Amino acid sequence: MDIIPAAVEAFAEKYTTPETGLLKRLNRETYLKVDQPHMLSGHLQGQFLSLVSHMLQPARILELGTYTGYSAICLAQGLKDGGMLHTIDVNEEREDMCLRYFEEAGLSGKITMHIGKAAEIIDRLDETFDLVFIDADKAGYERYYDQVWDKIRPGGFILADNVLFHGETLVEPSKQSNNARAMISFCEKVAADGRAEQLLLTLRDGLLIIRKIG
Ligand SMILES: C[S@@+](CC[C@H](N)C(=O)[O-])C[C@H]1O[C@@H](n2cnc3c(N)ncnc32)[C@H](O)[C@@H]1O
Repeated sequence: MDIIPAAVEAFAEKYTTPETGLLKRLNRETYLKVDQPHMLSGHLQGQFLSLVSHMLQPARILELGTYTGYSAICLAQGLKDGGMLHTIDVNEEREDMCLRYFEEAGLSGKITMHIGKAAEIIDRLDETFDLVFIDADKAGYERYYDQVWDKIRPGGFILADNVLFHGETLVEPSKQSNNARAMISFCEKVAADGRAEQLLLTLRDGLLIIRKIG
């Protein structure tokens, strides 16, 4: 299901700061060489992540789900001096590609890439995060939310991607995939959590923006 009408998407693309040459190349190389390229955040969401990061000027960011590094680069652009983004992915095959682009973007010193299961690596990180971007396996979102909560500073943010799951969350329950059900269950959990305030932003595949208030 197309969630955002193509004409709206085109209009938004036209009036959003263009992708940098580096992000364009990373986007293109992903589409040419890597499986499931639709997973990449892309121009509009990438610019959104970059602007959020510039607004917050975080010292520490955690990303779950690096893929080819597109969103990591966008998020790292707003880090304050001395800041660090930790990004985790279970798939080691794309590590070289990510590291090559981090280097080219001049962000090698600001991004630490961890290979392994997010659930295992999160517990090893002794950090307090200003911003967490959850974009790994959909079945894991609820667990990741619980795992990262105490590592987020009061007033810090979580962004959770794909909460509309290609529009599958909107169809009748018998036709929903397991991933769509996982996204609904995740949204219900956050909505019932009195420690958070949130906005479901209908950008791309749906981004849940969560602020830790408790
Ligand atoms: C949607 S893609 C991430 C896209 C990327 N954040 C971007 O915007 O360009 C999801 C990624 O999560 C990774 N992943 C899946 N299960 C995981 C797990 N249990 N732990 C860590 N990463 C996982 C996949 O290998 C994949 O690269």
